[in-house]
Amino acid sequence: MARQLAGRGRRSRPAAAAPPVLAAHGLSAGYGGAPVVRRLDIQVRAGEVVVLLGPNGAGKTTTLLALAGALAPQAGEVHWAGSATAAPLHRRARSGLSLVPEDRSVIMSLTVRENLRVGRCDPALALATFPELAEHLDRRAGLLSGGQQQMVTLARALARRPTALLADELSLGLAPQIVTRLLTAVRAAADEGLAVLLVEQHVRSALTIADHVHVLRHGRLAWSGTAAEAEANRDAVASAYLPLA
Ligand SMILES: Nc1ncnc2c1ncn2[C@@H]1O[C@H](COP(=O)(O)OP(=O)(O)OP(=O)(O)O)[C@@H](O)[C@H]1O
Repeated sequence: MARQLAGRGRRSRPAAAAPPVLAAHGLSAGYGGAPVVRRLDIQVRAGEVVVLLGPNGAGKTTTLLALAGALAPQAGEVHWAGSATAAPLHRRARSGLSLVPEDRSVIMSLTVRENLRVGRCDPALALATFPELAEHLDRRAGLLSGGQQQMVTLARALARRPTALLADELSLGLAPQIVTRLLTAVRAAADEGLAVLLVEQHVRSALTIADHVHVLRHGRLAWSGTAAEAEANRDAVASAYLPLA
């Protein structure tokens, strides 16, 4: 799969000078006063896919939540659309930030069409991303496969035409073919100008769509570089996953 995706005419890279849409500067965040992640510097620009990798418990979700405004920073700053912000998630969402949390947020008892409408999403826009959902529009979401449910979740997030998409383990528990489908849709949206920050466990798949990669280990950035550098330094990236001594 890696070859398939990588071989599909890679996009032109965003200009390095473009200001980040979303950035963490010296960001520390955690729960109950104790930091889980410390002094992180992460930037996401329009048209760019930034992937956050790391072992279980490294603090990837915590980072995503702090960047989204769902968790207040303990130190440092988050910049959104060019300014430092302490706005909560719902306000950032109104100004173009879309968060796809780890648990698929479909309502199982509603149909796909109803799920899209609850998310204020025009079904036609969702079908433009995932035409394969057309035959399921009037089925209850609970009857769909996990991959189809994740398509509904992602279609709903993308159809709001966000400026930035923050997604937590889109591929969790899904078959490789579906993972490819979802990540291809994310890459296509980035190529249209979306700024993307992905937390991913599927390292190989994630690298095929990434521009930049950060590896978190024990709450700190253990490795950062371009996707090409990550491919060329697999040992350094992999060592961040080794158990702590
Ligand atoms: N709501 C919470 N309250 C207290 N501690 C939490 C909370 N959520 C997460 N933690 C702790 O913070 C640490 C980092 O968790 P986090 O979910 O950010 O890591 P992760 O890298 O996303 O891991 P995983 O890949 O397992 O989801 C863990 O030790 C976790 O137990």
